[in-house]
Amino acid sequence: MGLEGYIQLPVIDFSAINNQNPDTHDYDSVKTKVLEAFQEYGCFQASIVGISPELQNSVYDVMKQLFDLPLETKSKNTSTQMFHGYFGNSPLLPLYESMGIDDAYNPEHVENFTNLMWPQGNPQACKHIQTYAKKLWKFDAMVKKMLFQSLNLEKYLNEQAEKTNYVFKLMKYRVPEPNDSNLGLHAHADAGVMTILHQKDVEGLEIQTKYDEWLKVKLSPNMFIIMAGETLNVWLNGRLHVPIHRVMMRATKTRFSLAFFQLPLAGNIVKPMEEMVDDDHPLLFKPFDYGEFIQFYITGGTGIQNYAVKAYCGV
Ligand SMILES: O=C(O)CCC(=O)C(=O)O
Ligand SMILES: [Fe+2]
Repeated sequence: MGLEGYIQLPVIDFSAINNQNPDTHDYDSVKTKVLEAFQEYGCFQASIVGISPELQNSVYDVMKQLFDLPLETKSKNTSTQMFHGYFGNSPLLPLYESMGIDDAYNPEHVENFTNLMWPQGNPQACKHIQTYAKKLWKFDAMVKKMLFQSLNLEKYLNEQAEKTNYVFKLMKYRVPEPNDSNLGLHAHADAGVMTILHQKDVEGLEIQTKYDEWLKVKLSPNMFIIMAGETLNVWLNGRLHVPIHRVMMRATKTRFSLAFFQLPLAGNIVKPMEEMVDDDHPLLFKPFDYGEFIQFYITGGTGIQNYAVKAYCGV
């Protein structure tokens, strides 16, 4: 029995897996659980080997320092890609603020970011983010490999990695004032491939079930939420569930969270893999360019839809 108002997400234990030797019973059993969780819930929870409670604390301490920097400094976090740089003071999302580091698995990118935020240097902050992002990146690759193997799509692994990139987002939600709504982040499905999310001290993430009920995700400091995005579901021609989620600030404490997104690069065509289309699984999505989709999205095209990608390219 779950707690009232909370979603019971599948928890997958990766600790027994030896990534070097995928021919083991443990590996196969975890692989099956990953596929089932994505099909049924579109997400699951897991702890990540190498991300210790100490590392969690250090990274969240860095985040607190970061968001306390002057707006002028934070605004230096820019990106060529829409929504990847500093975002804040939006009348539509007044509680929300975020910063992003593109391809943060690359230690140099993290160093450039921390040098921009702390021109006098902050080697500790840099090291913590570098270590954390690298672990997330490796974990992301392992999960994707398992999913593709379970569907006999392993041959696409390299290709999909080349056509995508990552953004590591650090997020802050302030406590609503009496006249504010407590909506932290509007309901949406992640448009990209896959997201690894983490919330630490303050709850707020809520997931809509297939039966349209909004349920909270319980805080679990060492657990990450691994979520399918719409692009992954286009590749797999609708084989997965993609969860609609939002953030509600019901607490009286500032909330910090982290997300590691994998996204298609603009200029590449996203379309269902041919093995995923047959008589039993008719084509559900038309090919599209992710860059063009984002342009359409920000100009209001599908902005209000929960499933923005599906609204854009669904058959
Ligand atoms: O802050 C969170 O927990 C969720 C963030 C999220 O859903 C997103 O950035 O897409
Ligand atoms: Fe999201």
